[in-house]
Amino acid sequence: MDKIKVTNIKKTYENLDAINNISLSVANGQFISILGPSGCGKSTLLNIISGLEKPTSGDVLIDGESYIGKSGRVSYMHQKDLLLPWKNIIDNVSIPLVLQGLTREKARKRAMTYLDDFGLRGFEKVFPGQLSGGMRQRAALLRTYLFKSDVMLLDEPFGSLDAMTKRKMHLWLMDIFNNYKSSIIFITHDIDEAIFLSDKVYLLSERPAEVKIELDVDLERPRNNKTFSNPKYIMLKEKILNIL
Ligand SMILES: Nc1ncnc2c1ncn2[C@@H]1O[C@H](COP(=O)(O)OP(=O)(O)OP(=O)(O)O)[C@@H](O)[C@H]1O
Repeated sequence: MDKIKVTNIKKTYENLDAINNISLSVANGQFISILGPSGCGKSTLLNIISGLEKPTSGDVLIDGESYIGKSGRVSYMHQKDLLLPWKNIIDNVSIPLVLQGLTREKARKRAMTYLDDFGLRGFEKVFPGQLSGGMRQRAALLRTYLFKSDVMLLDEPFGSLDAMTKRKMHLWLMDIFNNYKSSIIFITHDIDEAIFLSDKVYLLSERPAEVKIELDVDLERPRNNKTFSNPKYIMLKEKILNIL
């Protein structure tokens, strides 16, 4: 059975068609990317899958159960990181652990062990407004990760990061992915990022969004810098570029 199955999602705001008709599926432990132009309806789609917004029609099944309008099932990192401005970084990232029942002190301690990997060591007492955009994204990613749902929705998590940090985050994310076998839906504008990370890429049209093509990424894991020169990788990239 598919971990996530999205069928015939349509979303119309008062006088604007955001999503025309989208169906997609994510197998257990699969990493899929949704690649599409700016404003085509990608965030709306994730809001619907997360249960925060209701579609005009269509269904979202997770483990076979419908989650229309029901939030809380998945870990979701929004494009705008939504860190609480009045809490410092360590308290922001430990929120999911406190929600899971840990005391504030234990939650902080546990969260501290991830700070090196996320490039946040030394910034635990700092407030979100004092951090760079990239650091805020890393903190938001850590907080999402600590929700530890088996389904993660990531809305352009690396869009604001510099190329080197982005590369490190890709490798890190694949480690997490290999170790925890989460099922991930990842939104991006970046073709290389989509292919490099994913098992499957859905390319969306301009708004109202439709799936233009669904591509299986048959590249062995773990992936590394050599992946970029693999003929299969180059063919997939050309295929996407030709359809754009
Ligand atoms: N609550 C809303 N009411 C009316 N229109 C909305 C609402 N939310 C989104 N839209 C519109 O729906 C369209 C799709 O927005 P969405 O944020 O999903 O696009 P996106 O593909 O995520 O964009 P980007 O890549 O720039 O983040 C946009 O035209 C947006 O203005």
